[in-house]
Amino acid sequence: MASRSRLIELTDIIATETNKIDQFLAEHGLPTLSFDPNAPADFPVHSGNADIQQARRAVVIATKELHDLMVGPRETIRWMAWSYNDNLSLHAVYHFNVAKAVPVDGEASYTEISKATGLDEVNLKRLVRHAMTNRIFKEPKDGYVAHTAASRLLVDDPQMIDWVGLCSADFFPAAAHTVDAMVKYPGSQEPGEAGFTVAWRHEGTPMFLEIGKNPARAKRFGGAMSSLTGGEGYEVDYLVNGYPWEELGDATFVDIGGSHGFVCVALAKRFPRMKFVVQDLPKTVADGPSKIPPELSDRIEFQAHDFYTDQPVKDADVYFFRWIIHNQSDKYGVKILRALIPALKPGAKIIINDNCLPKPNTVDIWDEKITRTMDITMLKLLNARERDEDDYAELFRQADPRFKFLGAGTSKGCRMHIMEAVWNPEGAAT
Ligand SMILES: C[S@@+](CC[C@H](N)C(=O)[O-])C[C@H]1O[C@@H](n2cnc3c(N)ncnc32)[C@H](O)[C@@H]1O
Repeated sequence: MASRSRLIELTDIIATETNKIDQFLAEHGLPTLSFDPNAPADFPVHSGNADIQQARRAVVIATKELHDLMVGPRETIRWMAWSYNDNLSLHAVYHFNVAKAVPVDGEASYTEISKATGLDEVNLKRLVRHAMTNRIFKEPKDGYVAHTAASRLLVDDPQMIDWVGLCSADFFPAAAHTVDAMVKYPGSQEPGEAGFTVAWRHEGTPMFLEIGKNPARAKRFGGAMSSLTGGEGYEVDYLVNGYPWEELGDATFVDIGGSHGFVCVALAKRFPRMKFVVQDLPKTVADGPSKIPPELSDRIEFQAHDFYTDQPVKDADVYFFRWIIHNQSDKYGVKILRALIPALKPGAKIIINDNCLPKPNTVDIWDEKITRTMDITMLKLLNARERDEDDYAELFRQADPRFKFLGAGTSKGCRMHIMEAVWNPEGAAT
């Protein structure tokens, strides 16, 4: 008997797993999946439901493979090379605030939207009709625009609006200039020489400093980061539940670059014996205490500290970095780790909560694409990088052989990893 072709294997996976999901939604009275503006904007089954999430993942991956096979390599690469045009239409929708000119439960004509947005009708129509090919808006009758679930987010979700704005306006030019930057500054580890700085013509000044000069741009950056880090798989619960914090007892935990202390708040609620110091730049820590619930304020303290300089909190049990090390090239990652050394007692833990790149072909293409996209984003913005487990081991080794790297781990459903090292001065000497 002839073996089944890959195409049939894929359609079988899609049929079986889609059925499972459809049945689950029906049995639990959950809405079916739809692009309707009133449909849920997120997959309606909790990320902790491993069975259904696995089925969803299988369908996403199999449909993508089937799609790519059906389109074929030549047509795939032809149109992939033009995919930045998705960004162009999205940028226009964002910039001219088109979503807010369309009623959520009705429709608006191109003439009405043009008047409301100031974008001329001809270009409005071309750009919005392009966005529609990505299911952003629909045209229920000729000349009239209505919302889809995706375009509705550009009305209802301020952080998603910031995310779209940041990516399409600020980051898109950075991507377009990253090869120029690499040609001009080969192998650079300096954030002031990244694609972002070449695109926006402020070479020598890193992205964060430049964005910080403009309050509206900085606010948009903050909102966009909240959108990303509030997304599926980035919830702080994974950190709270993903490490045996209770075993640390009366530990002192230093959250370096901890922003307004939301990680410490989540941990403090669960682990009443722990004490916390949140360190960040002076402007950020000034606002910190106002964000802490009063019942936790005696256990969470704020301190202005530049993480490239010697760590002032001596003999803490945990020095913690979340979303910090991936913003650094190796040169600056090593500098940050070395700055801890004067404060470290034997056995002190250094915990990094960040992405950890998979080894090729060890995770599915959905996850792989997200982390690899993060990695090249770090390149284009800061000449920084995401790292795999070996890269983290090497970073600690380069910083000082007395750091003993213990490895990287994660929990099901989580997109981040916990990397751990201990300070082991005697171990290195023997
Ligand atoms: C990407 S955010 C991460 C914030 C937080 N750890 C989290 O998980 O969301 C980077 C943080 O590092 C802070 N930061 C940047 N440069 C710093 C420096 N030299 N010293 C201390 N904090 C710094 C920023 O103000 C910001 O709060």
